[in-house]
Amino acid sequence: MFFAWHVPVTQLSVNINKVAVLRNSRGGTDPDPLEAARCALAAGCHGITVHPRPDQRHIRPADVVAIPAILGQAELNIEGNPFAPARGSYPGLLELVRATHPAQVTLVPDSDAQLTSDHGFDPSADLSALRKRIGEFRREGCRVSVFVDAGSRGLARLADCGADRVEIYTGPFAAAVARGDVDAALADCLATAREARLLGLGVNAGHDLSQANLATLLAAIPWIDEVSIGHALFAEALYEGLATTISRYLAILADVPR
Ligand SMILES: CC(=O)[C@@H](O)[C@H](O)COP(=O)(O)O
Ligand SMILES: NCC(=O)COP(=O)(O)O
Repeated sequence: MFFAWHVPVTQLSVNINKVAVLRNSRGGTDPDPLEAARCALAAGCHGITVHPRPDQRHIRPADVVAIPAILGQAELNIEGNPFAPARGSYPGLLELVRATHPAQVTLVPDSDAQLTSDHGFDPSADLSALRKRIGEFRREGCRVSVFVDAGSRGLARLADCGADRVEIYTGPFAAAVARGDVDAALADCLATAREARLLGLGVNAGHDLSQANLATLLAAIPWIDEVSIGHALFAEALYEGLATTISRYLAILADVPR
């Protein structure tokens, strides 16, 4: 049974990694990811997402620790691999969480070799190590979301490990929309979202979401709690400005029939 009053408007968390990538490409201080976050928050987004990695080619620990001071009522979501060791000035995900107290941590099994995140945790695998990490983040007061592939089943095992939400990896869905044959990819997202809802897990979604595909996803899965969007959002903002781009995303979220 699905009650409308259980469904707040899907939250938009703006991933500012791409701003850091542009800054890092010249080694200076511009563009400033913190300024982009300020602008996104002023435009009404509900949260800021960052995905620091040990190789620090994206957002860096020094950027992340500055974010809580500008959040106001908005949430910080830190994504990362809970098993990636500290390296150089990267202190590891748990240390970053202890320094910043984000509302949410999203656990992603990516490695340095990946260009970007391209798969989720497998709920059918041995989850004993993940269970321990989830417990550590929950003890820090964070909501814990686990990144999973669309089509993943057996989510009860993640719930049993203490996960609060899953984040559905929407890269294949976005590619399917671009190809014009979305049915199978959307069915995969829907199957995972339905199972999560039945288990009482929250549902987040992210990767390659854009103004071109977000409404399609939300029309099929209106109970999505949060979408985190970065790459396409900043690409679109090059042409239409960041505040205008965010207002367009908020309009898409507000239009979802509930
Ligand atoms: C976890 C996830 O879905 C990724 O989309 C990620 O956060 C994007 O990060 P990059 O922009 O650094 O590739
Ligand atoms: N969790 C997904 C995210 O934060 C942003 O992904 P993308 O929009 O940069 O692909």
